[in-house]
Amino acid sequence: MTSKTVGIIGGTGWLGRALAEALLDSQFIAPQHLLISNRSGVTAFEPGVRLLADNQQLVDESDIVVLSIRPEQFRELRINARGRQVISLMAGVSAAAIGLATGAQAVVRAMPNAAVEIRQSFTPWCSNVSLDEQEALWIQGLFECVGSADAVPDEACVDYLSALSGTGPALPAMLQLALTRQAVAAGIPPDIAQRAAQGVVVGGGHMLARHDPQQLIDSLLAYRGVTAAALQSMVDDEFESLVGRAVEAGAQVARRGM
Ligand SMILES: NC(=O)C1=CN([C@@H]2O[C@H](COP(=O)(O)OP(=O)(O)OC[C@H]3O[C@@H](n4cnc5c(N)ncnc54)[C@H](OP(=O)(O)O)[C@@H]3O)[C@@H](O)[C@H]2O)C=CC1
Ligand SMILES: O=C(O)[C@@H]1CCC=N1
Repeated sequence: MTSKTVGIIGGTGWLGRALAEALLDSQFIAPQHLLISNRSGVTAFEPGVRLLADNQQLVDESDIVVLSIRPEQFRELRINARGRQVISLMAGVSAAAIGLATGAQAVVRAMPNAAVEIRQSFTPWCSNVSLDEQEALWIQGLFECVGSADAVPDEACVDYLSALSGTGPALPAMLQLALTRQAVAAGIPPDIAQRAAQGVVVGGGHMLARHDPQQLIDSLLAYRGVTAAALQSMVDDEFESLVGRAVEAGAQVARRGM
């Protein structure tokens, strides 16, 4: 269990709350070492976790400050975090911009996704200053409370991955909806179309947790039948380029900010 005090600005939001709850449940941190702030005063954490209305007080009482607010909310945030380590979960806000606005020299940028909710996020992260082994293990351990994590070489990786893994369930959700709508358009009853498409995305996801995707595809292509025809159509329509362009469009926003 860490002896550091962690303050999460925005710790009652989607990401912030899930992270806070996971840190407590996995006993990464004790309640008395966790501080949360928001503007509304609404909270529902276990006894011992303090909710503060004053972000500067949170910073002053924390060793590590996690920024889990939206980029547009960050523009209004006024804190002096000089001497503190800041961990930002914000998409599209560079470590340099965070340093400039907060005075913090050591900034980690991390990009979890909405699967923090079920503790199955993948979280790439990088630091703008070199960390010793203990510090790096600490950051890695923090994010492993909500899934898996990897240190990545630089912020460019974080920006690209914001649009890949950061989008979490968005891309599979889009696939599920497309499969559902196309099935309905082909005359399949809507509730059955919905169940069929969900089975593909959710059941397929579970299988992919255990199998290599190329091996799965090769096994199904070997039938030279239905799946082969469907996949060939995707190849002919440049599915991979479509995916590449989609991720690139997101990554561009992550690079330039919003
Ligand atoms: N959700 C996602 O899937 C992902 C989100 N991100 C990034 O994570 C960040 C947070 O996103 P998310 O959790 O979804 O957002 P939410 O809107 O769910 O949470 C934002 C939280 O910040 C609080 N807040 C806003 N302004 C302030 C302030 N000035 N001081 C203190 N607290 C404040 C809000 O509470 P109140 O209104 O009470 O102040 C709320 O609890 C974003 O920057 C986003 O880019 C990254 C990857 C995935
Ligand atoms: O879409 C966004 O801007 C945030 C960051 C990545 C996922 N959600």
